[in-house]
Amino acid sequence: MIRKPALITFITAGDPNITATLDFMSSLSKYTDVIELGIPFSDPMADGRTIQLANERALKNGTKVRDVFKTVKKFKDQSETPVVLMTYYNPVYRRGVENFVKEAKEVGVDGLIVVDLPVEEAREYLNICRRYKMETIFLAAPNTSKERLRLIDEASSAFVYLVSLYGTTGARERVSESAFDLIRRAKEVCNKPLAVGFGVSKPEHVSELINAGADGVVVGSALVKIIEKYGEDATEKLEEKVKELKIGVDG
Ligand SMILES: O=P(O)(O)OC[C@@H](O)[C@@H](O)c1c[nH]c2ccccc12
Repeated sequence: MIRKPALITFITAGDPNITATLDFMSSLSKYTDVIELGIPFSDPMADGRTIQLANERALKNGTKVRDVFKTVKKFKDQSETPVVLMTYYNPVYRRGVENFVKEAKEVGVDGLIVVDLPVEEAREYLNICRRYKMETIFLAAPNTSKERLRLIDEASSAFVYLVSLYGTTGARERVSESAFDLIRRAKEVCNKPLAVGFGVSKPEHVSELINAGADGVVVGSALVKIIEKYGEDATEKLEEKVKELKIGVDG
């Protein structure tokens, strides 16, 4: 799924409304290799303040899973850029795992990140994803053991998501030291491409991580902050920001 080195950009679907999301995806796709789209959720444990607020805005205006699927369909009718849905397990469970994966596939979703589904409990989910040819991405953290990294690598068909730090999502001033150590360890055991996220917000961060051996980087909160500030009118500012970040990727 990812051309290396890759820029992966995240926004929350329905923030500030679902029509704007489609516009934002189109502008992101000009400089982005993969779009990670978040399904709004009421209790986003892994998320910091910026994305928590985005979830609140999206839920407040009534964004539902069905709206997210519809938007992906519209986007994929006009673009080839891969789309990965990021969700907590609850919305998947409520719909039924098979239904969820099937519908996601039908609208053109390329891959799924189910944040709070540990690889050890993912057997049924993995079987279903394989059956529907849905790509899977699992997360590894700085304290993930090599044995577990191996399991995560095997279960991830698209890429492995390396969480750069101990903590939640959110733009930060610098890249955490733990990111570099994690890249080194993951490179020893993983065969799949490695994408690093959490706290990545500037072109310098992006190039540091790519130089350290990452195959891709994920930027979320830095973009969501732009949406927080400009609302529906964020399209141009988003485009400027991803263009800058892309320069960090390409060097
Ligand atoms: O926001 P950041 O710090 O740039 O991190 C990426 C992130 O937004 C995106 O990948 C993401 C948003 N919510 C998540 C929850 C878990 C894992 C990943 C995510």
